[in-house]
Amino acid sequence: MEKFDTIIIGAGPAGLAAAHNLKGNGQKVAIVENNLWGGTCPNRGCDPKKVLLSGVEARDRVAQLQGKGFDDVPYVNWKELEAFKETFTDPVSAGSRNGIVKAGITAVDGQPKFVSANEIVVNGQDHYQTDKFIIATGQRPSYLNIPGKQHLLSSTDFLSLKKMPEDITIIGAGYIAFELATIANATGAKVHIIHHNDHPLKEFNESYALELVKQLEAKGVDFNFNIDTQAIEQQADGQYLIKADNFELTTDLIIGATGRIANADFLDLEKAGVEYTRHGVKVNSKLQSTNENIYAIGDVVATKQPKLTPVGGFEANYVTDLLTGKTDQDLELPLIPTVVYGSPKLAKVGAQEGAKVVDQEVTSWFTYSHTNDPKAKIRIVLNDKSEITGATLLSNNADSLINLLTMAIKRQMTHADVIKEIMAYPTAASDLEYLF
Ligand SMILES: Cc1cc2nc3c(=O)[nH]c(=O)nc-3n(C[C@H](O)[C@H](O)[C@H](O)COP(=O)(O)OP(=O)(O)OC[C@H]3O[C@@H](n4cnc5c(N)ncnc54)[C@H](O)[C@@H]3O)c2cc1C
Ligand SMILES: NC(=O)c1ccc[n+]([C@@H]2O[C@H](COP(=O)([O-])OP(=O)(O)OC[C@H]3O[C@@H](n4cnc5c(N)ncnc54)[C@H](O)[C@@H]3O)[C@@H](O)[C@H]2O)c1
Repeated sequence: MEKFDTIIIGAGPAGLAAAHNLKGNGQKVAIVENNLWGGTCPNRGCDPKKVLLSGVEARDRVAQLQGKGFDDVPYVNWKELEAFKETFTDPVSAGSRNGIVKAGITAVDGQPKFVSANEIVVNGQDHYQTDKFIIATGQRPSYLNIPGKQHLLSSTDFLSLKKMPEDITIIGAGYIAFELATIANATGAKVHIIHHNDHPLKEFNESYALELVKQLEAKGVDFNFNIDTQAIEQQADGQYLIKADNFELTTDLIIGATGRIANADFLDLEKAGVEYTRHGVKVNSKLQSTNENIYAIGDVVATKQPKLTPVGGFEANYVTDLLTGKTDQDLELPLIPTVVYGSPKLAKVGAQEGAKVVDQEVTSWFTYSHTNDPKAKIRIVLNDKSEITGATLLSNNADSLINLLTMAIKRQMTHADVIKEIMAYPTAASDLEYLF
């Protein structure tokens, strides 16, 4: 039976980063994957979504300039856009696996199960031993447990739709719901969002989240709040009937976007003394599970940190440093900026309240008015020393500006420090001096 220094389970961004790092530090490493190598982000998450959104952004940009140099709103050819997306996704799995093999890491395909705290069996036949394990198996969509749940499709299905239906309903109002609604709306589909309460995007400042709702409503998205979906029925014509108290909606296709569940089951983790829930593997401040030789990183970790690709990568680097003796400190995550890729985009970082809050609509500023953007808002939080400690942005360029503000917060910059800098003009960054 082959023995390794570390075995990693799950070859997504977190697991792959850990494997390459540990190999680079001279370890004998194996990594096991039971599906597509590369994981969620490049195969069925961030990257394919961003390619589809690039089409939306191009269309929106022109749509905003109707009568200002452009006459027609371009039609999004879904089939071609999907084919373009596939040029990115198709090579991912083989490319990621080849990268692993080329690096001299053992690539194992199949379903692993723990036999003991230092041994797994893959596909019930091949046994592998190690001193340390890293669990990096991510999450999968969780479906509402209601009659007719078999009719629910997931974000993965949406990103590979061969044909965009005329009428599509998304249940949930988190990141995935807003992003998929934005894409479907731009293709001309009628989009409905059904949400069980009236707090969409609950991690964000409420007025900014509701402003994004308003902007999408203006583009034709139909929001239905305080609707607790109770059943889905397929009708004779193939359409679906969504039922709730005093509510019915007929639609062509339904996407469930009500959250994700950790891939911690199916591993027989009990045999290794590793505790987990549907939120993930329980870890301490060093990402050790209830078995100190078994670590967990990325989306599968049961902590409150946002489940994002750069977070998984950061944790992979941290655990590598722990396992190679470069640190013995607890994990300290840096500031984590997040973006909802809607139209416009909603972004946030850091503190949401503080000694002073500057909250300003900036739609009429040159940066936003020269592209005729429908709405742009900036909310900056400052502490009692006037240092920037947090921000929420709603605009078409919120994804770029949030990274700049993240750097400013990290460097404890005050407003005075920001205006001392020379920024390229005219840009969203050069505008910052007008804010205070
Ligand atoms: C639609 C969508 C859009 C997203 N957009 C963004 C975005 O814009 N920005 C961002 O930062 N994040 C985004 N995310 C989140 C991002 O994809 C995840 O945070 C990231 O992929 C997590 O990396 P990971 O390695 O922890 O897990 P994953 O990428 O999920 O990888 C886990 C791997 O483990 C494998 N696996 C699972 N179970 C087993 C098992 N039993 N045995 C062996 N292997 C197993 C899986 O097949 C997978 O390959 C998005 C997610 C989705 C679903
Ligand atoms: N741009 C990004 O960075 C990005 C994009 C997509 C996904 N992600 C990651 O993936 C994670 C999962 O995304 P998600 O959108 O599935 O989860 P989420 O937790 O962001 O949203 C789930 C939503 O479903 C709602 N919900 C729960 N039960 C419901 C019910 N019975 N009826 C109606 N609504 C219900 C919740 O209130 C919530 O609004 C995110 O939290 C994020 O970490 C990130």
